[in-house]
Amino acid sequence: MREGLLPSTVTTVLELSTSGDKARALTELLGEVFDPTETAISSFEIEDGVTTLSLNAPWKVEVYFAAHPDEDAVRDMLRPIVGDVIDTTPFTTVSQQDWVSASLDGLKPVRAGRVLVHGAHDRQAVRINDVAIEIEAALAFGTGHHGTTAGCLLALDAELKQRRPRHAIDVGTGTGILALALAKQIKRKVVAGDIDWVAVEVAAKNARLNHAPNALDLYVGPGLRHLKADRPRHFDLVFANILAGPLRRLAPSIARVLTRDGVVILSGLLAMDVAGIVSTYRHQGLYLARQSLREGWATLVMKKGGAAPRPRRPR
Ligand SMILES: C[S@@+](CC[C@H](N)C(=O)[O-])C[C@H]1O[C@@H](n2cnc3c(N)ncnc32)[C@H](O)[C@@H]1O
Repeated sequence: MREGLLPSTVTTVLELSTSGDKARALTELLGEVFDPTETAISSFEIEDGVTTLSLNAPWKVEVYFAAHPDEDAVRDMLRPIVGDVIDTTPFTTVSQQDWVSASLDGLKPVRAGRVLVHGAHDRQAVRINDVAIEIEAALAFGTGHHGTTAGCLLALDAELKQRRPRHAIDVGTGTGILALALAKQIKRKVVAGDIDWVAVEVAAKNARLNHAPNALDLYVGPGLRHLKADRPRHFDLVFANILAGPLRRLAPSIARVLTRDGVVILSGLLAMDVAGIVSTYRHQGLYLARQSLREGWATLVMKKGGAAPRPRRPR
């Protein structure tokens, strides 16, 4: 499985092969410093092969730079985690075009509950009752193939069997895939934002492609910088498929915007991050309702409103 935070203006790449625990530590660090507006790091990607959950399996971490970075500064930042190997790891360059074609090649339709995500070349795969989402991934993340996106779509499917949210927000929307899947099913506008303006443009394009040009209320900015007079202030459903670091930082603001019985679908975290994230959100008054694991990536469904309801005892 390979997909990541696909680069928007890639020129330079640093590729590291490392162990699972170091990859996790790198994810944390890169998540902390990742901000295309403030650092040269435009995106990063973690490839865990056929994901074994073994911490010793070789994992690949690729870091992309919007402009050629200060190599020494980057090495100094990563050396405490990966060690001296960083000094012999070369910075290489790739062309943006290569990445676009590589990312679109051979993508098969993905089914997740009622949703079928497909590319333009697979329109014939759509069945009559499918909630079909056509995605042009281009330079944003979210084709449905990654374990995090698929996990969120399946969690949404289960959630929609229980109730229909009225107001929803998708933080880190990428291609807009989750927001579109939801908007199509509840037939209401979904607020959706991304720190990366390229992703927001891709999401807008995908909304038009899906004959739903007004389905997404898009914003560019980190986290929940969505506030606008005509937008809802509270949401009964929040998606946040980002990474463990930002998810932790966003916990207070996500809890604040959730309605009394609101639900948040969190992903972008590795299995070993689950306990920490659950505890962070529990401190904000949310309980863990469900969780799933796909290809090493966890998806959590957390709800506001006190403790999880106890299972009924048989009489
Ligand atoms: C893993 S992708 C998820 C895309 C899509 N929602 C999906 O489920 O496939 C994470 C997205 O979050 C964006 N992002 C990263 N940090 C963010 C932050 N602090 N606030 C908003 N968006 C962020 C990235 O640019 C990227 O598009």
